[in-house]
Amino acid sequence: MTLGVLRSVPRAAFPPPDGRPCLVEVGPLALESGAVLPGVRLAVQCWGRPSALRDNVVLVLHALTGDAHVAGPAGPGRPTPGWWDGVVGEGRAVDTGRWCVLAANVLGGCRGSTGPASPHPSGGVWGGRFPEVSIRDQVAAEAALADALGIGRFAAVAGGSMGGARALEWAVGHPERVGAALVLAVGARATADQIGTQSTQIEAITRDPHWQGGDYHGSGRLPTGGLALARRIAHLTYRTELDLDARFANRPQEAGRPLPAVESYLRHQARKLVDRFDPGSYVALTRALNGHDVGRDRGEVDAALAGCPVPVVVAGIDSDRLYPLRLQRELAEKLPGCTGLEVISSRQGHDGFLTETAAVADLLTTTLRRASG
Ligand SMILES: CC(=O)SCCNC(=O)CCNC(=O)[C@H](O)C(C)(C)COP(=O)(O)OP(=O)(O)OC[C@H]1O[C@@H](n2cnc3c(N)ncnc32)[C@H](O)[C@@H]1OP(=O)(O)O
Ligand SMILES: N[C@@H](CCO)C(=O)O
Repeated sequence: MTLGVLRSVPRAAFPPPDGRPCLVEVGPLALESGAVLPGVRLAVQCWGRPSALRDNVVLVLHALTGDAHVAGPAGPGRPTPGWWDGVVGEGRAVDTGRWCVLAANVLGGCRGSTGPASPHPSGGVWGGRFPEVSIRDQVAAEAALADALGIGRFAAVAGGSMGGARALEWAVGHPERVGAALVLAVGARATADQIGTQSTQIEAITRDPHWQGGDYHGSGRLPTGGLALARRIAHLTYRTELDLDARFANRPQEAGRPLPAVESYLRHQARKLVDRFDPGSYVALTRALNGHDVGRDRGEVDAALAGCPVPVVVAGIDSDRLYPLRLQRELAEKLPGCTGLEVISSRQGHDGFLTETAAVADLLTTTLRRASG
């Protein structure tokens, strides 16, 4: 994958307000595992202008294979839509005339931030040497980003799926730095079902003969077959049985040919990911998701949630089979700052946090209302 040139931002400056990507150095990071990751950089995008006190900044957190490109570009020549385009921008739920939206590619990612495909300090790339990073480490990197940009407290943090896991970690681990949080389509910890399917995805990649212990970069042999298989397995968990059957049933992709339409669809989704994503990042981020547990070292989940004073909007999707509503119900019941579970009604399952634009807009409006007092 080729990244566009990213401009570095000097410390305490702020990324440009029009979504242009830039890199921010956040320094060395001590990880939960005890390892130290030197020279961490995060690829950042921003929309809208920070106030003088930098107290109007909304941190938007992407999911597993997302990136910092939350909103579409302002001008011509930059046509790539953002993954929350419909909810972030002038006059939208997160109105960039009032709020300053900040997003960073996650630690361990492959869209500009430090991850397995990034240069290693002693040459080559990290590859298989990249240390294990946790959801909490990712939030620690984002907290270091806030420090570097002079943001004492975010007006709000918001995200779905893996972004929701980070929003929850932000609220529980850094409550003094969060005005309000939207925690969408996630739970307090990884479930056995999630770990089961996600570890199968990891193995699809690590058993690819081209994996080479994670040191395939530059070898000309990439574990793309494994990544494609992982995405196909994952994508099935992102949609619903009803949605897939209504769209594809048992029809062939072309009359008279054996390829089922649903298989063609999954191949297409897999191909798109292979074209834009590093297999090592996919493994690192999926491992982080498998280890998600907001209660770790905090006296278990109940105690961790009970101690969180932040106003939190908790929401789930009624057809989500990967992060079923019972997980958000638990969060809503145990977080003192939550006023009740919000339910998005959708046929699309987990991907509803990306596709149900009107419902997500309402949730963000509620979150920002709570952030304002
Ligand atoms: C926060 C983040 O994660 S951001 C990262 C973006 N998200 C992802 O990549 C997640 C994976 N992608 C998805 O889950 C979905 O595509 C979403 C959520 C982005 C959009 O969902 P929907 O609008 O329902 O799109 P859908 O799942 O139907 O996919 C449409 C694509 O499938 C293709 N398609 C549909 N049917 C078939 C078929 N029978 N054979 C081949 N391709 C097919 C369409 O042509 C379209 O292709 P395109 O995306 O290249 O234009
Ligand atoms: N479609 C989302 C689902 C994972 O939360 C992604 O790929 O990031």
